[in-house]
Amino acid sequence: MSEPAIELFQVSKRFGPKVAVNAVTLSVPQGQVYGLIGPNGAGKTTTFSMMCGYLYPSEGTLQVLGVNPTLPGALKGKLGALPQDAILPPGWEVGTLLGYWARLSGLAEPEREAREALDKVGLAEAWSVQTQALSHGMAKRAAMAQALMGQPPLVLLDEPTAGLDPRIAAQVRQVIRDMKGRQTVVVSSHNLQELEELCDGAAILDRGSLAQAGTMAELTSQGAEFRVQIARGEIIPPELTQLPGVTAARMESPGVLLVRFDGQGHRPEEVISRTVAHLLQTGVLILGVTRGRSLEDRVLQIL
Ligand SMILES: Nc1ncnc2c1ncn2[C@@H]1O[C@H](COP(=O)(O)OP(=O)(O)OP(=O)(O)O)[C@@H](O)[C@H]1O
Repeated sequence: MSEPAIELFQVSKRFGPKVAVNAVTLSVPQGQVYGLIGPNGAGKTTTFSMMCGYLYPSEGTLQVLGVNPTLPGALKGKLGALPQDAILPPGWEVGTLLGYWARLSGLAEPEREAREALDKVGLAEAWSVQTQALSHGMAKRAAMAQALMGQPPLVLLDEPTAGLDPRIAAQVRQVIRDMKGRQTVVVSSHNLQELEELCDGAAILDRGSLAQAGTMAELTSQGAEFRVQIARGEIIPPELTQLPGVTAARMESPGVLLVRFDGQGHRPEEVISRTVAHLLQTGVLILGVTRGRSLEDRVLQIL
């Protein structure tokens, strides 16, 4: 297996007496889209800032693309970052500013990079617009374009879709999806549905500490449980637990049957099909089947 793109080992960050990040250990595999989740003040932005090399950890070690990110120039040309509430300097035309930044990053064709990145975020028409004349959503996309230029191996995006209208947010999600496999992307967002859809794995932070980290399938228990929406009919849970692989079955709420299974020894599709077949045979009518639980349910359960 290749070396992780990012590794944190027992990383803490204190601001005076305030512990913003507390002994966090996590690893972001290369080529994945990885989510940072947590309520306000959980430590996401502080963790991001340490990954970018903007902040020194108070304790612990942090490796980004195999180097210490706080060393001068360590990640030059290898990291694209969209900080939270990125502010563009006033008095610049967008295209000129991006071209300038591309040159600073040492990119070979700054203007082409700037145009391509603006196009990706749906802002090609803003090339000659003054930065101070951009709306909040447009400024955010221009800042994101800066993070995309040169297709760096690592892209860190702090709340990339916050404040964007639904069509543009969908376009930004597509840009992130397109990077999967070729670049490593770390995304923080409060939109858990968005993260569930986009991310291969995620870390859930709570008051600075790591509450849970894992693949999206692990976090949503895709390989260990499913729910059946029941329209009509009598459910007899002890009959279901006789089926191969089923370890527990109960009505979670009226009309929702929760089935847990041994995902190590049995394939989900076989357990689900057997259960559904049994229910149909016993006259139960079914409205739908969903694997696992939503990321939102998981996060609400943890926090
Ligand atoms: N420069 C600082 N000085 C003092 N405290 C800070 C500083 N930066 C962050 N904190 C504190 O550290 C904690 C974590 O903040 P952080 O911005 O990392 O959280 P977050 O998860 O990004 O929150 P949000 O979702 O609101 O953006 C908060 O309690 C915050 O007040």
